[in-house]
Amino acid sequence: MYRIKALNKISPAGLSVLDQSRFAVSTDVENEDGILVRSADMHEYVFPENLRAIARAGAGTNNIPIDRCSEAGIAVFNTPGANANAVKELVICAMLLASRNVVGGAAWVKDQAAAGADVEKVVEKGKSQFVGPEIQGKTLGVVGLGAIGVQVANIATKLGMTVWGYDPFLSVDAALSLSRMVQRANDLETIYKNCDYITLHLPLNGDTRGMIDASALQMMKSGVRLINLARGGLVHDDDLLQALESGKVACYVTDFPNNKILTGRNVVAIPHLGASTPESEENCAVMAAQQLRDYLENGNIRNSVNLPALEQPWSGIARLCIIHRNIPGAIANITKVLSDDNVNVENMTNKSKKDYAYTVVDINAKIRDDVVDEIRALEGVLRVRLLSH
Ligand SMILES: NC(=O)C1=CN([C@@H]2O[C@H](COP(=O)(O)OP(=O)(O)OC[C@H]3O[C@@H](n4cnc5c(N)ncnc54)[C@H](O)[C@@H]3O)[C@@H](O)[C@H]2O)C=CC1
Ligand SMILES: O=C(O)C(=O)COP(=O)(O)O
Repeated sequence: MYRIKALNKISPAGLSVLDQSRFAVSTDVENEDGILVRSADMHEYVFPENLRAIARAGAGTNNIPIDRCSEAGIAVFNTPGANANAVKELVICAMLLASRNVVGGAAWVKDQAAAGADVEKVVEKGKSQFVGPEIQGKTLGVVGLGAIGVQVANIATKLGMTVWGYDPFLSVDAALSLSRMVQRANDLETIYKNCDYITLHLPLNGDTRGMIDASALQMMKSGVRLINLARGGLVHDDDLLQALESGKVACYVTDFPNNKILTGRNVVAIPHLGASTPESEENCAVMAAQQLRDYLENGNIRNSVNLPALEQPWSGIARLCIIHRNIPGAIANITKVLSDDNVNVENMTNKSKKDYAYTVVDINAKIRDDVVDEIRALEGVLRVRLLSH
């Protein structure tokens, strides 16, 4: 029985992937084998000895200490694209909110009623203060052309916008999905200087933290509308507050508000609702649970952010799953231990990703615990699991 801890509310459709006869899922299980998580901050999380995998039902993994997981031999998964449509739809909404002052206008109407005014009469007089431009004919800059950015860029062309996209690591899949109407920018400067609307769709990491700072803002068009449904940390709050105050930024729509940025003028704050649709919550939960199940039961890896993809059909009675450093001699050392003990390898696959590698070895005989321990003790080996079929 595998013990799975859910650190956030996970859609029941995902939990049903984990058959109750083989998986015990709860919020308070101890020494869990696997974790299902959404945005809970795991940076201070103490890993129990048994923990083998963390599945993030969503895209961003900046809430998970990836390096610490890799060193502990814990696989981290996410669900690429599973919530992209939900975010795309909210970005369209955000562009309109950034333009038409619906938020300010709606609050004003309620205030009028609360103050005893005849709302039907006052709206026609008062509405002129909420005038805002149309998005058709304007220029949109999309920073990050991944699962979400591509969808946003494509639909914006259909709304009559001129669209620039920037992504220095554009994947082949993303390039193939991108509309030909989207112009590729070779640098951020092109986006900043040309766009009336800028929307961020890239991960928060050491390279991107605080990228929207005074120098970036200074390059932007006066009156630019900025949309951030990616992560709050991409923006330098103090610099943005100044740009909002001066009017350089006409509106900032963010899915990641904090107390400081809320003090700014023309900030529209959404409580991290990008992926909060039943469809997206279900997609992400099902995908995360399937990946977690396949890893725990079969050692297969799909959509891991720290380990290589590897899927091997079973061809023996037992399977060794070895996470190790990507160093010369690692595979030879493993096969030597096995051959010294007369263990015949039925099938073996090795894949690497940056500093880490993963080797799956199928064998057709029982293997002694001390042989498994010998592999565990090899240089660079971080985790060994023995699965049986
Ligand atoms: N508000 C919400 O609820 C949600 C927010 N997100 C956020 O949106 C981000 C993007 O999500 P997806 O599109 O699904 O991820 P993705 O991984 O498919 O796309 C991210 C893209 O950013 C690009 N990129 C990386 N560094 C870059 C840089 N320095 N400059 C420009 N592009 C860069 C990558 O090459 C990739 O194409 C996530 O990392 C997450 O932080 C994602 C889903 C929901
Ligand atoms: O997938 C992401 O990166 C998100 O930000 C969605 O977060 P959530 O699962 O809604 O807490």
